Parts: sequence; C-alpha cells; structure tokens
Amino acid sequence: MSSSAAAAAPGLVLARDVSKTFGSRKALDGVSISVASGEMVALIGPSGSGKSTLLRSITGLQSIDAGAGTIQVFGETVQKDGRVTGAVRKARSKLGMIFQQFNLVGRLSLFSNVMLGALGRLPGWKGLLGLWPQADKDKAMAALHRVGVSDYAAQRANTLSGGQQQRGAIARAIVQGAKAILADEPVASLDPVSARKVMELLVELNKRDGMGVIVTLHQVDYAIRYCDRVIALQGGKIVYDGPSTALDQKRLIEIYGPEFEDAFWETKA
Ligand SMILES: Nc1ncnc2c1ncn2[C@@H]1O[C@H](COP(=O)(O)OP(=O)(O)OP(=O)(O)O)[C@@H](O)[C@H]1O
Repeated sequence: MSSSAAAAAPGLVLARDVSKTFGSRKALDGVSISVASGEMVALIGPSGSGKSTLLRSITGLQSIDAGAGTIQVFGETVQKDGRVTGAVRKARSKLGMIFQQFNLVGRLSLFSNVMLGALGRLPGWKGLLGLWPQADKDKAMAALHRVGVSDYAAQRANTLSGGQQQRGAIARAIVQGAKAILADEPVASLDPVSARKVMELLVELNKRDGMGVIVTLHQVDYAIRYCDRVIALQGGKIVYDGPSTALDQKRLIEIYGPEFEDAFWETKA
C-alpha cells in the first residue's frame, strides 16, 4: 500500500463528542476516541462508568444523544444527529461482536452456531435450510480447530462450558470474516484459566491476523497484560487514553478510587 493510501485508510473507530443520556444520568459525556484498524484497546473504568454504553454505541446497538456527536466505523458513519444510520449494516458486517453471555443459539450445535457467521454471505433461504457451501463448512471447522474446540463441533451450544462457548463465539467472528472484534466483558463469566485462553486468542487474532480489538474489561491486570493501549472512563468521561505500560498505581487509584487494590487483585488468585 502506498503511504498516501495508508494515510487515507479509515480507522476502526472515530468517535467525536459522543454523549448518551438515560433519564437524568449521563452515561457518556462528550467522549471522543480514535482507534486505528489494527489496534488492541482495553476499555476500563469503574462499574457504571460507560464502557458498555460506548461499545454499544459503536456497534449501533443503541443510539447516542442528538447533537454534534458522530461515530464512524471503518469510515462508515454509523451514528449522526442522534440516530443510528443505514450504514450500520455495512459496518457491522466487518465487526465480530462478543458478549459476556456468549450469545450462541443454545439448541444449535457449536458447528451450526459458527456457520451463522457465514449467513451474511448467503441467500437467507440457503442458510435456513443448512445448504452451506463446502468452502464455508471447511472454514468453520478450521476456525473451530484454531480456537481449540473442534472436538465439540457437534455438541449443542447450551451443553458447553462458558469458555468453550466463548471460543465458539470467536470462531463465528472468524468465519464471518470480521476485520475487528468488539468484546463486551468477554471473560467476566469465565474461570481464570478459560479467561486467559480467551484473552490469548484475542491477542493472537490481533497480532497474527491484524484484527482490531476493542475489549471492555473489569480486570485491570488483564488490560495491562494483554492490551497495548488502555482507555479509561469515569462518570462517562475519558480520564486516561494511552499505553497500558504507563498505568501506574497512582493513575489507577485516580480512575477507580481507593478501592482500586481490590479490583486489581481480584483475578490474581
Ligand atoms: N438501558 C439503560 N437504561 C438506563 N440506564 C442505563 C442503561 N444502560 C446503561 N445505563 C446507565 O448508564 C451508566 C453506564 O452504564 P454502562 O453499562 O455503560 O457502564 P459500564 O462501565 O459498562 O458498567 P459495568 O462495568 O458495571 O458493566 C450506568 O449508570 C447505567 O446505570
């Protein structure tokens, strides 16, 4: 790519002056962030600071306040004038979304769930009838193998462990051909070993495949260990945006308050 083409390539997220009000509470208050396409960024902050609201606004799952705020995803304006725009579909096709509660269809096999990632590329009736092209089936099995759960392909999703389901959700994003993963508390419901595996997978997709990753995390130590950049929210405002290596104890106490020690050591056991 020429340097001018690289300069023109749209980033993963460009959010300007984004606010979101629920009743009398400002969940986001004039937030602006810019995330390049191959970055891995942790969103941290105390409970209720606006992390999920920011992520949901980026994916267009929720509209932002009317006003000057705008959000672009891969160059598509997904939020403007307080409305989610029609361009959100195109943007979402490039985003793999991962949630705390896995969001797999429980009665379907793990394999079928992963195949759902290919739905956007197929006429709907073919997908509904399970008439998947062999190339997509191969891709799904390769993705399941890559995330380490191919042995469970035929098992119903609701009989799998949380860690297996979350890895399945990541396989679905791979099959979708996502250019980035937006993950909302992906490890909050997992035991420490499964949580580490999921974080390591996200890092691998970022470093090896160049996928952008934005991940909300409660565990500060995970943010520091796995993410190069951290954005911290407090009361809906950005209070830190920089390298994770520069997050020292003083800064973390500023972000979380004096209870920070508890939050930090929560996952050390
Ligand atoms: N749908 C909603 N209706 C009303 N208030 C909401 C809604 N969603 C979020 N809020 C409020 O907005 C604020 C930010 O919530 P948000 O879920 O974004 O925080 P968070 O940082 O992700 O918190 P946590 O770490 O506990 O998940 C909170 O005060 C929350 O109560």
